[in-house]
Amino acid sequence: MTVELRVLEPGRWDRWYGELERAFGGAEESPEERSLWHDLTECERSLAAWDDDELVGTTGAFSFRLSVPGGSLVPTAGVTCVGVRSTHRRRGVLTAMMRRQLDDVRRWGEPLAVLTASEPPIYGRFGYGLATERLRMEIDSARVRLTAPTGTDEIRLRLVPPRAGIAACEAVYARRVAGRPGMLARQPGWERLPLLDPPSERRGAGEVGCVLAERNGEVVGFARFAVKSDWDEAGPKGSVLVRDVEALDPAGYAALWRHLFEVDLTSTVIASNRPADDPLLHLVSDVRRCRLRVRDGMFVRLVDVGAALAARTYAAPVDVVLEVEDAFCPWNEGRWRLSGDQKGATCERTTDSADMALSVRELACGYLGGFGLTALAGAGRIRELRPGALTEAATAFGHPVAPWLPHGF
Ligand SMILES: CC(=O)SCCNC(=O)CCNC(=O)[C@H](O)C(C)(C)COP(=O)(O)OP(=O)(O)OC[C@H]1O[C@@H](n2cnc3c(N)ncnc32)[C@H](O)[C@@H]1OP(=O)(O)O
Repeated sequence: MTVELRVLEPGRWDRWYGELERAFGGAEESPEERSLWHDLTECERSLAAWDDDELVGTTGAFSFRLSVPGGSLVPTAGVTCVGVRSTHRRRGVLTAMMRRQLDDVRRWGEPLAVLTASEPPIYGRFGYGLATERLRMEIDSARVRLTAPTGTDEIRLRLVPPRAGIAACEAVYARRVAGRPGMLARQPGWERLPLLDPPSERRGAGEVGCVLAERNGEVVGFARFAVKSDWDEAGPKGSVLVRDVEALDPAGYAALWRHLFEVDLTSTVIASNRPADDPLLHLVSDVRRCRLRVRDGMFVRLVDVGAALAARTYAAPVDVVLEVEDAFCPWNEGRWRLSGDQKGATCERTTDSADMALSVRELACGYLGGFGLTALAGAGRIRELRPGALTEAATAFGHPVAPWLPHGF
């Protein structure tokens, strides 16, 4: 079998996307979803794998800007649409696509690549490491009470059609991005993503609604959610399915959640993707009845170790030499001196002796500040070569806000 990789020709998008749908089990997406992904696909950054005249593999890379500790927005490839035809699996097609894609990303000058995985074991071999978590909550809203910070009662809530509220929501969202590593600055066209609500995907819930939180006429937060009705002999037991909640201050945040908890005829609030440090956990009266579950979120790949590590800031002064192993992208291999603090950092090649040895995957896990280097060392994945270097680096890599990706792509 000889498979050739070619850049996606725009006229072949339907076939390419159809192949991807087939790799994911064959269910065709709604016209609304298809049209969105069609318009967002950057064909010149997408690859098709051809076996003669059969299209057998797909992948793409969105041009994102990723928020990193310190608030910089770093050019990042958003790896997506990965699929290989069932007749061609386990013969290296994905490996060939990943090889070509990471070479391309490097050539484009983007220090990072990110993805969410259909299955976590797939991407470690290509140097991706798990960098964010997502928290799922299934809250017994009939019993759990919320405290209200000062000012909550001054917030006015206004229910609007999501389309009518989108500009205000996006303005709030844009102000949240730099403060939380892992969030993506919205690229043009992506404001359509939160409006996606095809009836075929609602699974019994109503259409998505939007509530704006306002103080003195200024929008300070928003929530989008749907309601799923359910009844039994004891009466109503519906659920509120939370899509997004973002706010610029604690009072706006609490007011939005209070609204979600008090939707008539419901007794459960389900939020399937919240940050690990969601302030909501400190507003509720009974955290156990929030039934928390943690899942893997976003995987990160340092395509250019020097540029990536220099792009973020560090919570404490750090000056360490890292011996980096990177079999898939050997240009990263070797010793790097990382020097930085809360203001900025440099990361340069060095011949000095190493303080710590680790692979590019461990750097990826710690990059956004979500996973501690000490835990990785405890798992034997980082070796400390100079006493004290691990604590110094682990403290510096930490970040006070948990990294989080609010949506898929
Ligand atoms: C970012 C995203 O889009 S995530 C979406 C990923 N796509 C899907 O899940 C759709 C369904 N699955 C598929 O299309 C394919 O099975 C893929 C893309 C996951 C793998 O494609 P393949 O061409 O079979 O992968 P390839 O042959 O290059 O395998 C490389 C290695 O990964 C391993 N691997 C591949 N898929 C998996 C998996 N699902 N779980 C664990 N290991 C895997 C292979 O065993 C192989 O290991 P080896 O190097 O030790 O031999």
